[in-house]
Amino acid sequence: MLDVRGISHWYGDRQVLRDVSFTVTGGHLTGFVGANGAGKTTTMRAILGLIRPTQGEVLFEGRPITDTDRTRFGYMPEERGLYPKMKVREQVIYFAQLHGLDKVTAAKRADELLERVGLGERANDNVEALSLGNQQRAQICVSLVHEPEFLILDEPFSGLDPIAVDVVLGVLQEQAARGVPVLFSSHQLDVVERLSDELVIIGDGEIKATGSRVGLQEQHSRGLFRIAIDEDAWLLSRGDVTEVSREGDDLLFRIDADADADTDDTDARGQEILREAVARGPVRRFNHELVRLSTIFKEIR
Ligand SMILES: Nc1ncnc2c1ncn2[C@@H]1O[C@H](COP(=O)(O)OP(=O)(O)OP(=O)(O)O)[C@@H](O)[C@H]1O
Repeated sequence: MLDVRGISHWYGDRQVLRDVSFTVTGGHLTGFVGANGAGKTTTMRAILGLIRPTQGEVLFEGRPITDTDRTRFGYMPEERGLYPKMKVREQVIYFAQLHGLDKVTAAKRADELLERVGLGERANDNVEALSLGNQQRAQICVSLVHEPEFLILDEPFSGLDPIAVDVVLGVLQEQAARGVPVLFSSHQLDVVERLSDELVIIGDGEIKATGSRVGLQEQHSRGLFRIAIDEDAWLLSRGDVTEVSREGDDLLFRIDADADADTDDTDARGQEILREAVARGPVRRFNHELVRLSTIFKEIR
């Protein structure tokens, strides 16, 4: 487990991280989400020891992280770091050896990984001959070749086509399943919504929310319903209903929670609305709606 505790950081007199704390555990993928300039890369660099935060610390397996721990990390930087004129396979082997693997083991792992990400046939091409998406697959191999105990990836899915996203996702899920904590950053909220089990949301250098993605979505979905009916003026004229959005024939609406009530009765009021809708005409769709991550992100950032 990796534990980021109370990290604050200043560049000159500008504070870019404020008391950032979160944990990354094995078994699932943790998405690290924030707008441009929110502080994702700076936080990742602090975890990796590439900058020394002004305050706070990072613990790995419960004790302050050391440079030796970090040699067992896998890192995929945002500015990709491959040598354009080197062959893909040689490059993966080279990085494996930098991490202390002998040549035979390095070659075996490189071949397995390149095959796994679909680059087996390109193994002897120079990196510069690969498309950007394929270079990214090669970079994933580099970050995994020494079987890291913690994986940290800056925007691993950006620029990938849907097939490549699935390949990279599969590889990361395998790592998570063998107990490796995996932290990846992204601004593609649709991707994060599909791929991450846990979320860390950062805005303006501060942690805005952490926890399970579904838990966070459920927490923000209270009173949110979708309905498709012919005429909905009656519904929107109710004092406790607000229109959220329209998608084609569907109306998304929120039943405002009663601040004075002890228990949440929005589900019961949803049923009441459904009964009235049925009495008024055909109901083509009605369901409780799970809020999109993009909506939560706008609400809390
Ligand atoms: N070396 C630096 N010197 C001064 N300011 C910096 C430096 N690196 C980053 N910053 C500033 O720190 C803030 C956080 O930047 P950071 O790169 O961590 O954000 P980010 O969330 O990774 O953004 P992006 O999604 O655009 O990569 C930004 O305002 C950025 O301009």
